Amino acid sequence: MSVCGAARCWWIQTRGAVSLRVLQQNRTVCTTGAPESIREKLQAFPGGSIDLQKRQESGIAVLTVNNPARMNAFSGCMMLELEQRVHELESWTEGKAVIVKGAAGNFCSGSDLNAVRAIANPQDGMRMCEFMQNTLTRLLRLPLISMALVEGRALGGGAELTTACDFRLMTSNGVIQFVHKHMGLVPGWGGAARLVGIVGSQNALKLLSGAVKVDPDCGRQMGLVDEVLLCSSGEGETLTHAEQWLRPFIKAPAPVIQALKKVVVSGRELPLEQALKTERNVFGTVWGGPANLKALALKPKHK
Ligand SMILES: CC[C@H](C(=O)O)C(=O)SCCNC(=O)CCNC(=O)[C@H](O)C(C)(C)COP(=O)(O)OP(=O)(O)OC[C@H]1O[C@@H](n2cnc3c(N)ncnc32)[C@H](O)[C@@H]1OP(=O)(O)O
Repeated sequence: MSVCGAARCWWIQTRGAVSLRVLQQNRTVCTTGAPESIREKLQAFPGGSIDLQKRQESGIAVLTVNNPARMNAFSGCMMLELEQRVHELESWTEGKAVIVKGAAGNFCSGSDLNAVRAIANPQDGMRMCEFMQNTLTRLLRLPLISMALVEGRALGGGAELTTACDFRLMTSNGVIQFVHKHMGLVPGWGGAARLVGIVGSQNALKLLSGAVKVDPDCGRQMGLVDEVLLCSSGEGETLTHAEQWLRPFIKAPAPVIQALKKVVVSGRELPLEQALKTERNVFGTVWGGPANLKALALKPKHK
């Protein structure tokens, strides 16, 4: 069965400008957008988990794609769990950032091929595709600074998952590969649209049509990888380095960090007039707020 790459999530087909409020509404609709049948079908493919650890003291969450026996491939249940975890993070008011990683030193090898083979008809493939497209769109729209920590391989849908984060950090053994061509497919989880925005259309076409194995050097050169972590030791140290990389960007109260992400999302996704309106609305939520008043009281000097 061919997992469709042609499916288009209903919200892409929304014509015309959308405000952040409408984006939020889309999110609400997205949580109920998937017909129950696809949820039931995905439920039939167990295995693995999507683990979420929310660290209240730092405001950093760690979301782990955990299916090491299958190189962290997404089972159907893991697709459903990912949506649940994203939904949880959408309302984490103390949150500042989320690190997306794989278990056991590997990132993610895409959909579980056993599940993909079993979702026989194109209609269910389209629905699975749309379900994951909506979920990854919501992941990227989270009011949190997001990072894909790529250790080992990120293949197919796993490569698409890396594009649904604001930043990508890679270890020296990391590889991002859009293997879709080899499977007679195109990305369907939104990876192509996001990749064009990250590396430009020409580099995106090279990576997709060449199924290029993007190593750290290639990724840095193309702008797909934001930092290479040279730590060769275990999972724990790599995560610590990733958290250290985030620190300068989250050094502010959570409401301020969340507001900054919201205005960047609207600037990236909305037509100018809508983006300016959203920026004004978000500005209004922090102007005169606790962080603003505290800063004014301190007579700040930005040396
Ligand atoms: C293309 C888009 C589509 C979508 O959008 O949904 C997809 O993502 S389809 C999946 C695309 N991914 C792949 O094609 C990757 C397939 N796997 C591999 O190429 C290799 O397994 C690799 C390179 C990830 C690792 O190779 P290595 O030799 O180091 O290990 P094994 O191949 O022996 O893998 C260990 C174990 O994991 C199972 N495995 C790996 N990937 C998947 C997967 N995507 N689905 C299901 N199972 C997977 C592999 O079968 C081995 O299990 P075993 O029981 O030992 O055979």
